[in-house]
Amino acid sequence: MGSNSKGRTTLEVGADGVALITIINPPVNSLSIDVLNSLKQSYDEALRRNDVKAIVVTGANGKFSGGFDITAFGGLQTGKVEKPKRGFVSVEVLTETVEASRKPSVAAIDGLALGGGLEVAMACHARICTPGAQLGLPELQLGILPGFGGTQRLPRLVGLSKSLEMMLTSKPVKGEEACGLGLVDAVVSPNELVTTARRWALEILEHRKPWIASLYKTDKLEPLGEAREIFKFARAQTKKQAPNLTHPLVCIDVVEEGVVSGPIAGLWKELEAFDGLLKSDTCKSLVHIFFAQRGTSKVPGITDRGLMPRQVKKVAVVGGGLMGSGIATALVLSNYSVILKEVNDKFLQAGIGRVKANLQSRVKKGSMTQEKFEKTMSLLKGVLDYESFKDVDMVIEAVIENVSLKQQIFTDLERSCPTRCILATNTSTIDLNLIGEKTRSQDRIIGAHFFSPAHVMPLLEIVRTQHTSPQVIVDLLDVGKKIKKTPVVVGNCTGFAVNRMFFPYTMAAILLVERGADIYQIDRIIAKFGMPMGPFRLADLVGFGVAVATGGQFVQNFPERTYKSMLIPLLQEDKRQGEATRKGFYLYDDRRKASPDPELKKYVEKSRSISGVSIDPKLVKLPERDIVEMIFFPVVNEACRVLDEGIAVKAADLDISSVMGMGFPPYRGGIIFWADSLGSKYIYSRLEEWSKLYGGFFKPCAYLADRAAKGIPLGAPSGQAKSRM
Ligand SMILES: C[C@H](O)CC(=O)SCCNC(=O)CCNC(=O)[C@H](O)C(C)(C)COP(=O)(O)OP(=O)(O)OC[C@H]1O[C@@H](n2cnc3c(N)ncnc32)[C@H](O)[C@@H]1OP(=O)(O)O
Repeated sequence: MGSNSKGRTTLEVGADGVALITIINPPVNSLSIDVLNSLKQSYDEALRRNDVKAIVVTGANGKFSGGFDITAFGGLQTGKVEKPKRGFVSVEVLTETVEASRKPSVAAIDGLALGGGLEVAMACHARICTPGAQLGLPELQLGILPGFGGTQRLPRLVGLSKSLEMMLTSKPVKGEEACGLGLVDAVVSPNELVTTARRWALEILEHRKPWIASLYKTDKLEPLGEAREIFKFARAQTKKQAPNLTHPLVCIDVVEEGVVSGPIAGLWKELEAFDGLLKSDTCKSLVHIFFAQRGTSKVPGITDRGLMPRQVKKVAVVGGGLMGSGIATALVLSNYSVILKEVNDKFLQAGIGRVKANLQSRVKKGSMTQEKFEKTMSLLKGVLDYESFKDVDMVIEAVIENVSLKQQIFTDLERSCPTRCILATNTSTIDLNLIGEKTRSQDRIIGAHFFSPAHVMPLLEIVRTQHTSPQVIVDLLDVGKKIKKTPVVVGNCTGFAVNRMFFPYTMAAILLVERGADIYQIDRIIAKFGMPMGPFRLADLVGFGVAVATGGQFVQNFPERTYKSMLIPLLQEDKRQGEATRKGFYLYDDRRKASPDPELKKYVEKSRSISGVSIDPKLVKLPERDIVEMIFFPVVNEACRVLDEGIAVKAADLDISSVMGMGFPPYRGGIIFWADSLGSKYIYSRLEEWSKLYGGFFKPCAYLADRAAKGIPLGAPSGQAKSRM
C-alpha cells in the first residue's frame, strides 16, 4: 500500500488460529477504496493461510466503521476517482469471499457500525457488540441507499418493518436493542469484545454456534401477502413525509425486489440503484450539507490557533421569557448548572415553569425518565439579583430587544461577574457594539443567537465583533457543541446572517399579494418547494409584534431595499396578531389548525390602495416556479450581500444557516448551493428584470452582478471578501 493510501486493514493471526482483521482509517474508520481493497487482500490471505481457522473483523480505536468514505463521493460523481467494478464490494468481497467462505467470520463491534460498516458486519456469520455500539444504515440521509448488500441482509436479520424503519429514518440502534432484534448475537463489555468474538468464531467452526449466512436467512421475513402490505404502507408514509424525494421509494423497491425475486437479484438491483442515486442532485446536495455542517466549527483565524476551550460549568441566563427559558432548558439538558434571573418572583416562577414544562413534555413522550427529570430540574436555580453571579463562567442575556435595558444589564454584569466570564447576548438584531458600549469588556462580549424554541432548534448563531477575543469564540463554540447545536460564527450587523438573509422572504410575498397573487396559494407553493411552511403561515407563527419589531430594524438600516406595506399593521389594528390571537393571515381553531380567511381580501385591498399599486394580471396567474423564484431570489440576493460584507466566513455556513435556522430543504443543499444549481447569470437576469418592473426591492447587488458577469458560482470563495470579523 502506497504512502498516499487512505486507510488500510491489518491482519494478525493468533495462536488460537483466529485471524484478526482490523480496519484502520481515522477518525471513523471509513471504508475508502483503499480500505476495501485492503480488506479483500487481508481476507484472501486469511483464507489462503493454513494456520488460520477462523476470522474476526473489527475496527481500530473503539470504532468498527462509520461506513463508506463520503469524501470519495465527489470524485466518484465526477469520475475523478476510479470506481471499483460494479459488484466488487457487494458481490465479490462480501458475498462471495466473506459470507461464502469455508472459514467463519465474526464481527466485533464497538462504537460505530454505520452504513457500509454495518454491511460488512452483516456479511459475517455472527456479530458481537458492546452496549454503547451504534448500528444503523443511515445512507438515505445522504440521498443514496445502502450499496453493500444492506437492503437485502438487514430485512433478513430483523424483519421487514424494522429494517424499513431503520433505513427510512436513518436512525441507528444501540447494542441491547440490536441484540433483541437479532441484528447482533451477543452484547459484551469492550474489554471482552475481541476475545468473545474469537471464541465465538471457533465455536462456529466446531458447530457449537450456528453458521449463518444472513443473505439466505428467511425466518425473519414476513410472508409475501403481509410483506406487500408493509411495502404499501411504507410507500404511503414516505410519499406523505417526503413528497419531493424519490430515493426512499427507490430503497423500498430494492428491498421488495429481494423479497420477491430473491436476494441475489436484490443485490444487483441495489447496485444499479446505488449508481443512479450517487449521481443525483439530491445526493450532491445532502453530501454538501453533511460536510458544510461539520465545517461550521472550523473558523479560519480562530479555531486554527491551537486555543483550547476553557471549562464552562456554571451559566447564568438573564430573562426567563420564551427564549431565556428555552436556553436554560438546552443548558440543563446538557448538565450545565444554570442560574435563571428575573426581575420579580412572578416572572421568575413563570420562567422556571416553562423550563419544567419543556422537560415534562419529554417525560410524557417517554424520552426522559421521572428520575432524570428531577435530576435535570435540580440543576436550575432561580434568582432575583446578581448576588450569585460571582462565580459564573458564562452569562446569556435574553431580555426583550431594548437597547438601553441591555446596556444597563451589561453594566451590571461587568460589575457582578468574574473578569473571565463570557458575556453573551441572545439579541437577534441589535448591534453588539451598542449593547456593550457602556462597558470596558468588549473583548468578552459575544452574541449567542438561539432560534425559538431554543431547546429544540439546532442552530446557534455565534456573533463576534472586531473586539471579541478568539478565546471567547472558541469557548462558545465548545458550549454550542456540548448543547448539541450546530454553531455558525458570523459577523456583527443588523439581523446577523439568518434574519438578515430572510428579511426579504415575507416582504417578497407581500409584494406579490398586493399585486394580485393569492396568499394561500403562495404558502402552498412554498411548502411544496420544501419549506416547513409558507411566509404567511410563518408570520402568523412568529407573531406580528415580533415581525414588526425586527422589520423596523431593517427599514431603518436598509431602506433602499425594504418593501414597505401596511398589510400587517392593518391586520394588527383589528387585533389580528397571528396564531397567538387565533387570527392573522389564517384563522385558528382550538387545536391551532389553520384555515384560510375570506376576510383577508378586505385588508389586502386596503393595503394595495395605500401602497398605490394595482393588480398585475401576470402576477395573478404566476406559474409555481416564478412564485418560488420571486420569493427566494431576493433571499439569495441578500445572502450575497452577507457574503460580500464578510458577515459569513463561507457560503457553506449560509447554506447551513438557511437549513437549520429557516427550514430550507436540506435536499436542495441550502440557499447558496441551490442558487448555484440555477446559475448566477440566471438569477441576476431575473432580479434585474423584476427590479425594472417592481422597483429597488429586487435590485441585484454588486456581488451577484459581478459573479454573473464573470460566470463564477456564488458559493466560490472570494479573495476580496471584506471581513467584518
Ligand atoms: C455503500 C454504503 O452503503 C454507503 C455508505 O456507507 S455511506 C456512509 C454511511 N455512513 C454515514 O452516513 C455516517 C456519517 N457519519 C456520521 O453520521 C457521523 O460523522 C458519525 C456518527 C460517524 C460520527 O459523529 P461525530 O462523532 O459527531 O463526529 P463528526 O464530526 O460527525 O465526524 C468526525 C469526522 O469524521 C468524518 N466522517 C464521518 N463519517 C465519515 C464517512 N463515512 N466518510 C468519511 N468521513 C467521515 C467527518 O466528516 C468528520 O471529519 P472532520 O473531523 O474532518 O470534520
